[in-house]
Amino acid sequence: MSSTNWDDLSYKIQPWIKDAMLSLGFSHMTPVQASTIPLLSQNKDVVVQAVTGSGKTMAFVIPVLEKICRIFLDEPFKKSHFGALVVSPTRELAKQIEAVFNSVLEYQPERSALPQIKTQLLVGSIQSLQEDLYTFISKRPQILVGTPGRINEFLRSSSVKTNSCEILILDEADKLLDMSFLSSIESIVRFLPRQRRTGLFSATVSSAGNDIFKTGMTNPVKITVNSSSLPGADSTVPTSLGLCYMVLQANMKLKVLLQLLTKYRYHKTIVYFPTCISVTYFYGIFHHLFCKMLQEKRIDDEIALFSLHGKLEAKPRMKTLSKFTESTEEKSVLFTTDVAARGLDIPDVDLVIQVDPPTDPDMFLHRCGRTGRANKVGKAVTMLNKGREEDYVGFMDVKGITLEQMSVPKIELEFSEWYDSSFRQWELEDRGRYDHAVRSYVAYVMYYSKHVASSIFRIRTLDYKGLASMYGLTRLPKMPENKYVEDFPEGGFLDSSINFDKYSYLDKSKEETRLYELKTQERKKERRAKTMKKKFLDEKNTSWSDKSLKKGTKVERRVKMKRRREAVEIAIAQKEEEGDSNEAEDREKEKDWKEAVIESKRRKKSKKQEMVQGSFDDL
Ligand SMILES: Nc1ncnc2c1ncn2[C@@H]1O[C@H](COP(=O)(O)OP(=O)(O)OP(=O)(O)O)[C@@H](O)[C@H]1O
Repeated sequence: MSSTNWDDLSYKIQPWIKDAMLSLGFSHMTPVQASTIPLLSQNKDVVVQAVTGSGKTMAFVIPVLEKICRIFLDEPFKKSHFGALVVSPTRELAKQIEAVFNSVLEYQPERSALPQIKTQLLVGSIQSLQEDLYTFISKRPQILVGTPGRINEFLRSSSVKTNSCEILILDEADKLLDMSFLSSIESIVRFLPRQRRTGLFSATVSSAGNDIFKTGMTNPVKITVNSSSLPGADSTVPTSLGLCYMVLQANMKLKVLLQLLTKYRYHKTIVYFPTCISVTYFYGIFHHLFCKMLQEKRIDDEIALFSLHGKLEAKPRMKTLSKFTESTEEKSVLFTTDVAARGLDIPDVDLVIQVDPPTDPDMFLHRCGRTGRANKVGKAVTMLNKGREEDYVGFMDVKGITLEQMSVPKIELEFSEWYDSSFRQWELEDRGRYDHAVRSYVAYVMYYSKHVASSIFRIRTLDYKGLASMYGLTRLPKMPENKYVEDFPEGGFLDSSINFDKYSYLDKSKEETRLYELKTQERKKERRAKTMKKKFLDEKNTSWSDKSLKKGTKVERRVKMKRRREAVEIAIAQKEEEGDSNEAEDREKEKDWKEAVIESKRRKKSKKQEMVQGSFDDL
């Protein structure tokens, strides 16, 4: 970051804000602050795109504070009114932004002519809407920071007056303007007065395209701050951030990850996994492996491991993040998803590892940008599956992001075998872990199918067998995508090292259910086998006699009919002999005879049906 003195600003900021910056150790402005603060403070709408970790937060915090101070100079805020609204896509980021405001507000002189400026956090699941409204009325904050859902509910309340709001900030604006949040943002914008300033901030704001105008901005100034233009430097990547990739087979990924986390020097690492369920699954196994390695003295120091994902409740999520941020262990590792990709400013993160690239290419920069912030050195490693995924390097290059190839660390045979047996042993301790692995595997396949760059990440060419082995599966789960598996093994079995009949759950009630179901299935199998055997024997013994019986009755019937016909013919002949026969009578008689035969057949048939019906009722 280049250095512009706070006094060199064309717009003069409040002296106490300048003092606060100096006290926070920010002797100079970052480029994005130098270009944004004067414009946004002087009634310009701005769209700011600057590399990750370049100080965008302070670039809007200062103008917001400036605005509130100026309103205060005119007249105090009326009850139920506020002056600024800052929206962020995640609770963690909203909390972080509020903390940045408060870090500056700590320096607001108590005895100044202006009342104390206050902030309020508005995010779901921390406290109820009623509690938020109560806090708002009693605390009377001028700056509201929160997530779209809760802000929307909050602004709808009649206890909140929006007509004094002079500035709206959308941090991570491209995310807020995508499909998942757009309708909430449009609704928030409708609550606010038209005469206000709007600022959009992100490292990838250009992805929002024309949607930026849905925020009601008029004639915004676009500010783009790239990294320094050193030869070979990527404009969209901070110069202090090294981006690299390694190409490997899917079943090697976790071994390599373990090697990186245990053998390499780093202080804090963030590891990105594709789905929430894979975070919890791999957290389980890595926690076990780290402990085992420490016990067996394979590593010298404890590694603090944390897991964070979107399916966790809000409070534990916030707690985990603070614990990781504040962790003073020699090595700390956070396993997470894209929920911790945008905006989070965790000091001392020096390594980011992506076990898989994100489905959205924009997210790549946000994930990597959790390290190499504010001119600190950082490294981001992305693992790519051997084959088609290697094209991702060229794809990112077109987007102006250059990735350096890194050789895959050598895995010693002894370490590889230790890993395999430790993983299998851990997995076999509880069948619940295998179920977890199956769900994670299936979720991964779903995730893979959502890649934006679908020509690179092709569901048809995924290494299903390697992936299954990475997740510790010995059998491919039944799913439609199995049609893409080359040489699909009999029954999906990759190997027979797990005896599923004896594979038990640690959870007692689950195990009881499993045993009960196993017994029921066995009984069913036995019963089915018995029935089949009986049927076979019955058919063997009775079918011949049945057939001959049926044949017998048929012959009998034929004989009877023949006899009847003969009797009728004899009767006709007798009549003819008697001389009182005529042609019409003959025909009539022939008709009678035919009807008699049909009637007799019908009677027999209905009798037979009655018999069949009767036989069912008897069962
Ligand atoms: N003027 C400054 N001088 C030195 N450091 C600064 C200055 N302003 C901000 N910083 C520090 O830079 C780091 C990154 O700032 P910030 O979180 O605002 O980055 P960002 O541009 O919003 O990144 P992202 O795109 O990832 O959200 C923070 O630790 C912050 O304290």
